[in-house]
Amino acid sequence: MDPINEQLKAIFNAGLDAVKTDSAVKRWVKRRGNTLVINHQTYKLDSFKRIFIVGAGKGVAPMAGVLKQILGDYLYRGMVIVKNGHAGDLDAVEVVEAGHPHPDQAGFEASRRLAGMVEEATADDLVFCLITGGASSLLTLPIDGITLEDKQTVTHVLLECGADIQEINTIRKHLSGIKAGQLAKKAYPAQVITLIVSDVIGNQYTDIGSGPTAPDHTTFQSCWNIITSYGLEDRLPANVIRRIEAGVHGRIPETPKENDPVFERVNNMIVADNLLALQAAQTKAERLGYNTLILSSALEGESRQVARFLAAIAMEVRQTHHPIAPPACLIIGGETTVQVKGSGKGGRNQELALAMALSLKAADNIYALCAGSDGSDGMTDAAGAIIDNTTVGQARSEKRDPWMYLNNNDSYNFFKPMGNLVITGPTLTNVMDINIMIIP
Ligand SMILES: Nc1ncnc2c1ncn2[C@@H]1O[C@H](COP(=O)(O)OP(=O)(O)O)[C@@H](O)[C@H]1O
Ligand SMILES: O=C(O)[C@@H](CO)OP(=O)(O)O
Ligand SMILES: [Mg+2]
Repeated sequence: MDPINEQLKAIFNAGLDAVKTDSAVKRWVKRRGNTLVINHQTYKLDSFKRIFIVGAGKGVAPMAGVLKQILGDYLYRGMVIVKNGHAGDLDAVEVVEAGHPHPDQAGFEASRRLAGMVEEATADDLVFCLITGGASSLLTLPIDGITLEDKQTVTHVLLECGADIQEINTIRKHLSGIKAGQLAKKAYPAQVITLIVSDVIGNQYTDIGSGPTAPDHTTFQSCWNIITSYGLEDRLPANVIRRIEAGVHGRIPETPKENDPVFERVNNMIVADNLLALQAAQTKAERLGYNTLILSSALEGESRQVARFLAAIAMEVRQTHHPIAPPACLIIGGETTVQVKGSGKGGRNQELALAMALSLKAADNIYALCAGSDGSDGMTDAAGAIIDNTTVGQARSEKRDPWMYLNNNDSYNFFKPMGNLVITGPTLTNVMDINIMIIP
């Protein structure tokens, strides 16, 4: 493997190491004797009758493990829901595996039990809530009139239509009995401390995992606007359309908003995010001798359009040494989207890498790695892919047309035979995607 590809992977892994969810909890939750110090606030452990740990998301098992160690015998009970294959072995905190990105029966049953545990909490209790990306699918508690099948259809349609995560979650929040601050409602009036690993641009509590303990800024009207803007009126189940229309006409109560009393004793905080990963990646790149720039942690847009923009920046560095001179490393984080029209296999990062390879000129001597920090890009076992300015030429010499793969959303099968996939396995963290370009 080209040594620069090894450097790309080392820079990516340095970013991942900085956002390990267990280290995030260790950074934010300090125990001093029988007092916890969290985000400059102190909590006397003996002032609570019972302490619970609940949560959901791809990376919450390691968070629960660290919190359990910190709390020791003060922990009363716990239950977290993680994506299949993302569990840890924790006694005293039950770890249940469930479906992601598509909700399933296991998640439904676990969410019902988790909700029941939280409803037990009283004003004398403390509930820790651990949230990372993936929680929207894993915490699934359809609200009256909506079935699990309805939610499965909604998820499938929304994921494929090109809607971004805020739009997807706006609708999922309004079909749920636990999202959008409703877990806080179930816990009220207990003290709630929510530790969040952000995988959404803007780090808004309500966007991450559909904000189970955060006030919801979206409304039924926002849902209807999204449905019409993507032309989904005939693709979503009748139950869903009926509920949204009833909500728009005020016949159904809205989700809990800012100033709702249920949030009086809730303390939400972001303990790791994309920028933290990018900063660690930058340090690694600088140590490898590159002039390094972080261009953004808020990249969004359709993967193939974003790819052309990123390729253009890399080519500018190559040709005119702007915005930085080679040997250069550019680092960009965020979350692109893909409107899936083909029947192929892939993910937004693999699609971005393929589209970027097609935008590079053969003489450019530019390398790039595009990968998801959670280790799973789309419904594939790859986190992403690595490319350079020879990737397209190599495929064509093997009589494989890159455009055919791109137009069929089949980026995984384009890269697999070339050995260009980035395989990490579940990373147990999730701070969106990381793109690294090296211009030697
Ligand atoms: N064949 C494909 N090619 C490119 N992108 C795809 C393909 N299939 C699904 N996707 C994209 O992958 C997204 C889900 O990927 P995933 O990595 O599970 O998201 P997340 O990590 O944010 O939970 C979908 O929103 C969809 O846009
Ligand atoms: O659970 C969710 O709502 C989203 C965003 O946090 O995570 P993911 O995109 O990984 O499903
Ligand atoms: Mg992913």
